[in-house]
Amino acid sequence: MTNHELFQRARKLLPGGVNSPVRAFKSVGGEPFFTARADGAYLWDVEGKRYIDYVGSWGPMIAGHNHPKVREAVERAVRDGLSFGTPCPGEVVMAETITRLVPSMEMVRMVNSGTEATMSAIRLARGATGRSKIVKFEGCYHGHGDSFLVKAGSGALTFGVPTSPGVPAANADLTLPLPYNDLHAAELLFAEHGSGIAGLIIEPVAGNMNCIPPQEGYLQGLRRLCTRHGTLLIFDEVMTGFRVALGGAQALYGVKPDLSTFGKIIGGGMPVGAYGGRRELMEQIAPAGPIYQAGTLSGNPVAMAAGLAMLELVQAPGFYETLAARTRLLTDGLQAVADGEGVPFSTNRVGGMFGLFFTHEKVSSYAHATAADTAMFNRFFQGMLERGIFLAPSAFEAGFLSSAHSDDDIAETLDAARATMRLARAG
Ligand SMILES: Cc1ncc(COP(=O)(O)O)c(C=O)c1O
Ligand SMILES: N[C@H](C=O)CCC(=O)O
Repeated sequence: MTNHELFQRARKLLPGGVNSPVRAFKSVGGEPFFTARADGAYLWDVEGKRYIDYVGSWGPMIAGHNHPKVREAVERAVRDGLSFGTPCPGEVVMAETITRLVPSMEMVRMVNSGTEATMSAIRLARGATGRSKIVKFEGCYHGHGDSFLVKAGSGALTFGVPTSPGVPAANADLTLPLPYNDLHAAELLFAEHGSGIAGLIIEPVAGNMNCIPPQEGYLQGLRRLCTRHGTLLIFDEVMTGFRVALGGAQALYGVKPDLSTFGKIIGGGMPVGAYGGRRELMEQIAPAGPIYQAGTLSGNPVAMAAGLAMLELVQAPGFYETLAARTRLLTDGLQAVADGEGVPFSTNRVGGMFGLFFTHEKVSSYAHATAADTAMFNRFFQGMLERGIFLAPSAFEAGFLSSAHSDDDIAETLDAARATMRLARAG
C-alpha cells in the first residue's frame, strides 16, 4: 500500500484524512506520508523511505522514537493489564516524580491529553476565584477547548481559523486575548478587567506560532500583574515541560506559576496530560473539594509506565546541555546556509525546541511570525521532505530535537538545506 493509496482511503472516512489537522499537509501542499515505524531520530514511511524527524510526535519523543527503556517499561506494564479503573502504583510514582522535579507542582491530577489538562486548569481557576474571565495570548494554543479557540495558534492559525466556528459567543467573550511579549498591553487590560480575571494562561515559550521565547522580564512582569490582581498565573507547559529544561520553562526563567499543565513528554508517547500547582488550589478538585473533573482512563498504568521511563531518561546528567548544544548546531548551521544563499531567514531556539522563519527580523511576536514568508517556508519544507528531512508541516509550529539526533543527522540535514534553500528563494 502506498502513501497516496492510504490517504485516498483515509479521506473517505476521516475528516481531511487525518485525526488531527496539523498532520494533513494542507498548508504546505501535497499529501502526508504514513509512518510504518519509527526508531531513534528516524521515521520510515509505508514505502520504506527514511526521514530524519524534527517533529518527534509533536514533542513527546525527546529521547528519540521507540527508546528501548520506554518500550521495555510498556511491555512490562502491559503484562499486568491495560486498565484497572482503580488507583495503581504508577500514578503515585508519577505524582512524586513531577512534584519533585517541578516544585510549583505541590499536587497533581493526571488526565489523558494536554487539552484536558488546560480545560481542567481553567475550570479550577474559575472555581477557586469565583471569576469568569480568562486571559490568553494571540498565537498561543492550549488544545481545542472552547475557551482557547480564540486567536489560537497551531492548526487553527495554520488553516486560518484562529477563532473557531462552534465556540459560543458567550464563551468566547470570556476569553480576553493579548499580544505575546507585550507587557504594557497586559497592564492596560488588567487595569480595566483585573478584578474579573480568574486566570491568565500562557505558553511560557510560545511553540504554536512557531517558537518564540519570552523577552527578558516578561514572564516576571506577568507574575507581578497576576499577584496584584488576584488572578491565577497558569503556565501551559504541555510543550515546554521537560523540553526546555528539566523543571520546564518555569525553572529556566525562574518564575513560579500558581497552576501548570503538562502533557507530551510525561506520557512518553502515550496519551497523557496533567495539571497541578498550589496545594490549597488542588485540594478544591473533586473528591477532595467541589470542583469536578474526572477521567475513566486517567492515570492509566501503561501510560504511567511509559511516562516514568521517559522522565528517568531526561534526568541523565548533561541531558539538556547536550540537547541544547545539538539544537544550536542545527539552527546556527541553517542560518549559515541561508546567509550564504542570501535568503531572508532567522531562527529561535530554547533547549530542545526551535523555530525557523523566512524573514530578516528576529521574531519575538505574533505579528513578526505571521509576517514571515510562508510561501518560502512551504517550498523549503517540500524540498527538505524530498531529501528525507521531516520538518513540522506548517510555518507556525515549533521543531523538536531528541537526544537520538546525532551530529551526522544534523550534517545530513544541513546538506539537504544547502540543496533546498536557493530553490525556496527562487519560488
Ligand atoms: C502548549 C500546548 N497546550 C496544549 C496542547 C494540547 O495538547 P493535546 O494535543 O495533547 O490535547 C498542546 C498541543 O497540542 C500544546 O502545544
Ligand atoms: N501544535 C500542536 C501541539 O503542540 C500539534 C499537535 C496536534 O494538534 O496534533
